[in-house]
Amino acid sequence: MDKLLIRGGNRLSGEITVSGAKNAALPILCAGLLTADTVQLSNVPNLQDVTTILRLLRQMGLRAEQDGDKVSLNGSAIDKLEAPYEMVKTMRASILVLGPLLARFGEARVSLPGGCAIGSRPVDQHIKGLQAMGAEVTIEAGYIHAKAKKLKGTRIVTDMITVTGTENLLMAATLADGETILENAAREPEVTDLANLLVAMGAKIEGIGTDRLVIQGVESLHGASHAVIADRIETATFMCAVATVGGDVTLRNARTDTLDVAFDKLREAGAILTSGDDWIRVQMASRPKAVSFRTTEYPGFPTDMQAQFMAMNCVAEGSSRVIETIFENRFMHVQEMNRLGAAITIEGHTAIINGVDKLVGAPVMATDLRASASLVIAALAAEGDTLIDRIYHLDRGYDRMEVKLSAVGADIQRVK
Ligand SMILES: CC(=O)N[C@H]1[C@@H](OP(=O)(O)OP(=O)(O)OC[C@H]2O[C@@H](n3ccc(=O)[nH]c3=O)[C@H](O)[C@@H]2O)O[C@H](CO)[C@@H](O)[C@@H]1O
Ligand SMILES: C=C(OP(=O)(O)O)C(=O)O
Repeated sequence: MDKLLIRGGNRLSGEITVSGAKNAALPILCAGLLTADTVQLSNVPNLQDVTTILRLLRQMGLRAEQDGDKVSLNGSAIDKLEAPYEMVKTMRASILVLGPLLARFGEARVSLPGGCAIGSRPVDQHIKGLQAMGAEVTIEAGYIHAKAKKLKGTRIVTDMITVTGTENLLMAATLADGETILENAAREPEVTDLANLLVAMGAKIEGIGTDRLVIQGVESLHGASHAVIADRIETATFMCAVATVGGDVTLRNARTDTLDVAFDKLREAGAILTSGDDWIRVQMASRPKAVSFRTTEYPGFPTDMQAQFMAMNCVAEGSSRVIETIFENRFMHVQEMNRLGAAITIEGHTAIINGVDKLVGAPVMATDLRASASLVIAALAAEGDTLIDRIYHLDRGYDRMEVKLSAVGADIQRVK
């Protein structure tokens, strides 16, 4: 199993190119199931979850050709309407095949994703929405089996804001009979990116970027070309790393308009940020100041950035409070950060972080994707060596993170 060995203390300087967003690429690749034509994608990130979803889609009969960041999909020969447990268990986003398969082929059998390290993460809203559109859904032997000759448009109000729930129902609605209204829809930029691709494929969607999506179903969708939006979480991870250890780094291929809250918090921490259309320069000359925040849906502070900002708070001047409101168990990194010398206590959904003068390297264990990224940041700031185990979590969602960090001066290497 690969590990990362990091010797902390180096400032970061130079340029990093941001990859396409994992959380946009995954639903967008699944959208290839909605048409018999060819969908040409670019800026697809090179990471494990993309490999997994392509394997899943290929075993359904979708033809997928990958050349660097370009992926060409053709769904004219899909013959297996099933997502098996072996694949779903390694990547929850596999649930995103449910809506497209059901809408285009009238049937889908998808393993029920289990809970994961960060929470129980049910998919009841996906199922409830599809049932409201007329699908007959049974759950048996750990599988969701959904059938509907033709889905029917309706008004759906989800109990909470769900990102992949919105994406699944949005994709299903594009081929339904009549009008679907999705109220309480997620407004995350990755949902917008998916919606923009669907429109390019011939879908009729109004309210893109708002919490009310109105979809007029069409008979069929056609091929299109689309560049996946830049990864705002990866961008913020690198911004946070610079703010934590100091330096001067320019991020290329970034999307500044999706990062308001990260900009605000990093400026509050003392970073100097300048930006253009597709670049962000982060300069940090001093020790960061502690920043408090509460995770919430877009455009609020993303849960997927919580752990990385907590790493910065560990070595910041002052104390901070971090409240996690999206997932019930997303503080798994806290114990590991404390092993590096951080001073964090947890009270329910709140972490209280007292900034310390220094962290000291130690062996630590990655428990989930963003926890891994936060341990990388903490290790970059720590004195001495940190060995991070179980980095398969990191590889799931970051495109060659250690290569990008080495290029700006970090002492980081992958060890077998
Ligand atoms: C592949 C992808 O895009 N993953 C992102 C997506 O996950 P994902 O789409 O799984 O997260 P959701 O937005 O659905 O989850 C939000 C909350 O709603 C709950 N819920 C959700 C659906 C449902 O049917 N029932 C239910 O109770 C969840 O347990 C959670 O507490 O959004 C999360 C929240 O921004 C991010 O952390 C993930 O990185
Ligand atoms: C939680 C995440 O992803 P997933 O929903 O794929 O588990 C994430 O990207 O931080």
